[in-house]
Formats: sequence, C-alpha cells, structure tokens
Amino acid sequence: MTTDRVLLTVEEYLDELLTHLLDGSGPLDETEEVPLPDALGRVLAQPVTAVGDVPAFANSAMDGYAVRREDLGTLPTILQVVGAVPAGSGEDPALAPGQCVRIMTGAPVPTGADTIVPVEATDGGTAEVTIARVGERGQHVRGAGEDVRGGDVVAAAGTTVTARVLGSLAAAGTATVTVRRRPVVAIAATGDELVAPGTPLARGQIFESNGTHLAATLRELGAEVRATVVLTDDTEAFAAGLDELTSGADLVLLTGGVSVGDFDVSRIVLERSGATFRHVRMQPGKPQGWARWREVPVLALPGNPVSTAISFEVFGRPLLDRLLGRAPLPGPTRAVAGSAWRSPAGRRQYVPVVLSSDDVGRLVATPSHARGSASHMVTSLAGAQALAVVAEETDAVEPGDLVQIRSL
Ligand SMILES: Nc1nc2c(c(=O)[nH]1)N[C@H]1C(S)=C(S)[C@@H](COP(=O)(O)OP(=O)(O)OC[C@H]3O[C@@H](n4cnc5c(N)ncnc54)[C@H](O)[C@@H]3O)O[C@H]1N2
Ligand code: MOO
Repeated sequence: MTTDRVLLTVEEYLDELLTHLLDGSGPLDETEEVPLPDALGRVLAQPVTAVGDVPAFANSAMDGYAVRREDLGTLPTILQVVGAVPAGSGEDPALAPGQCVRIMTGAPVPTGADTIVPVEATDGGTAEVTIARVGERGQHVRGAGEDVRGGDVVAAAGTTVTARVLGSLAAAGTATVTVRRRPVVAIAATGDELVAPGTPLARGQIFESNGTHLAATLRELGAEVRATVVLTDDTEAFAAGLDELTSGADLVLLTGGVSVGDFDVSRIVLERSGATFRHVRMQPGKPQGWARWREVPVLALPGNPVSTAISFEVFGRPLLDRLLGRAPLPGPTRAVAGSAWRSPAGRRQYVPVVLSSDDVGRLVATPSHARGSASHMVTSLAGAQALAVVAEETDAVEPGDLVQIRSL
C-alpha cells in the first residue's frame, strides 16, 4: 500500500536508484569527438594529455635582460647588449662572457643565458646596460615543462569541461576532445493547477516552476533536455504522455503527484508498471518514487518546489553523473550556522543557504529565506549558494553550530 511506505535513509534510497532503477549500469557507451570550444559542459570520456611540455620552452617571466649569472659576481656591473628577443621570436642570440640580451616577458631565454634581470634593476641601456641588482641563478626563468610535462594528464576521464578546464586544455595543445553523448532527459510536471507564467491565474492555479528549474539544471549538467510538458491529473492522458516521454529518452523526470493523495496521478499510473514508492528520512523530499516505463528509468520527485530541487540534487544528479561517467562533486565542507532554525528530528534536513565569513574567517551558512526551510518557499532557491545539511538526530540548530555544506 502506498500509504504504508517503507522508510529509507537517503543513502539507502540512492543505492536503490543506482542499483535497480539504473540497473547498476555504468556510463552511456556512446561518445563523440568535438572541437574544444564546443566541449563546454560536456564530460570527458577519455583522459586528455598535454601534447608537449607546458611551457614548451624556457622563457622569461619579466621584461629585462637575459644574463649569464656568473658575469654578475660584483655589482654594479656593465654588460654589453648584443640583441633583443620579444615574445614570439625564434632567435637564439649567442652570449659571450660580459654580454647580455634584452628580453621581453614570454620570450625564449637564449641558450647561453641562465638568469633574467628585470629592467627595473638596471639603467635600461640598449647598447650597454648597468646592472644594479640580480637574484639567484635561474631567477625569473620559467622552465620548460614546469607546469606540466608532455604526455601528462591535464584532465581525467569523468571531468566536466568548465571554462577553466577549457583554458587549461587549450594551453596544453588540445584541439578536440572525446566526450560522452548527452543523455536525453524528458521532464513532465504534473497537476491540473499548473499554468505557464504570463497567464492570468484563476482560483486554485499556480505558475509552473519545477519543470523550468529542472530543465535548466539538466542543461547545465550536460543533458539534452526535451521541452517540459505538463501532464494533467487524468490517468489515461498521463499514461499516454508517459509513452511519449519515454520514447527515445535515457531518463524521465516527473515532478508532483508522488504523495498519498487521491489525485497523485504519477503514483497511481506508475504503480501499474510496478513502481516503487518510498518515504525517505529527509526534509524536504520525503515522498519519492521510481519506475521503469517501457524499460526507461523514470524518477518521480515530490511536487513542492524546494522538495523537487533538493530531491534532484540528492537523487537526480547522481543518476546523471552515473550516465555520464562524471566524477561526483567533492564531498561536503563545513560551516557554522549564521542563525537559529529548527530541523525535524529523524530526518536529514537540507536548507538553501547563503555563505559568508565571520570576523575570525569561518565560513557561515545562513538560510537564504528569512523564514528558514520549508518546501513551498520556492524563492529561497534564487538566493541560495549551497545547501546546509543537518543531521537526522538534530532538531535545533543554534548560531555557531557546525553544519555540513553541500555545493550547488
Ligand atoms: N497526507 C499526506 N500528505 C502529504 C504528505 C504525506 O506524507 N501525507 N507528504 C507531503 C510532502 S512532504 C510533500 S513534499 C508533498 C508531495 O506531494 P506531491 O509530490 O504529490 O506533489 P503535489 O501534491 O502534486 O504538489 C505539492 C505542491 O507543489 C506544487 N507543485 C506541484 N508541481 C509543481 C510545479 N511543477 N511547479 C510549481 N509548483 C508545483 C503543488 O501545487 C502543491 O502545492 O505532499 C505532502 N502531502
Ligand atoms: O518532503 Mo516534503 O518535501 O517535506 O514538503
């Protein structure tokens, strides 16, 4: 009976999803090779190695003079300037004892030089130069391969290609990368009360927001997202809608209608295909469900907007990560609570928070909504930078208490 659901911990339910909903399967097999700039947001299917040393050659970190350190035993010393190498120059002027070369930042250090003297430590001469100060041998020389050696891994398989990863890969000479196919995800919001923003609200109606939120989150995660559909509470229409949603999809997300109400259509229809509905020891996000419809995994999330968002973070994101072979987000960090709030005993609480630091440098987490955590306060998501995670055994959080932080 749906009203008498098995109560699971967060970990137990996630394990059930990974093992039974996804059938224990790993990443999608298909990969594609894309030009580097098109790889933003995709997940690497293979490690990417540097095509050569980075830096590729020893070069100057300063505008100044390339010198032989042994010529500068006593200072000041006058050296003869025998050439100039700007960045991009292929020249390698020879240096005899007592000679130096003008050099610009990024230019290759002449083979005969070993140290760079910044122009500020000289009189700036062009035919000859007086050197007033010099550092250790090798100073201001950026060595070949100092950043990474040719053949070394710059980004591992499973890495999400962010702007930072793109920059690093470009610097390491990568032109194309092999990424996992985007999982195709279909989303449906359920409920007769839902209307699109821009439509006047009749009594009992609300603006649909979960589908918009989920679709955008999934796009950020590298999925190919089908336009969100709104399914009504009519069971036959809902079943037909599910047939369409599952066709060609790797995953279907449903939001709403998973609770125990008489019109909870997701639950009623999915149960026809042997769905599993659970209560999970978390707040928000207690009622959850999953099924396979025409063999396609269907994850049914509770409809309250904050419940949908957090349930997706806790259960949907790991499914996507699994399909994409993506390395999971780094584990939680900790912060001190910036205010007091209550937490339901026996349930792990996830609270949208803003982060700041206090005057002794501790990370501080404060609920992003003045009224704390509640699953209908959808605008708490807009200002949230992270989720504070409060343990099951805690029923009250006091300012200064340590809480776990999960990034969003
Ligand atoms: N008797 C019980 N009632 C409820 C229980 C329970 O254990 N026993 N659990 C409560 C909890 S906790 C949650 S969470 C909700 C989950 O309910 P449903 O998944 O069936 O969600 P709905 O009833 O369809 O909607 C809940 C709420 O969210 C609004 N909503 C739904 N979809 C959207 C959307 N796409 N965009 C914006 N807002 C949406 C909907 O209008 C409702 O206000 O059940 C509790 N009840
Ligand atoms: O699980 Mo419900 O999300 O607490 O409102």
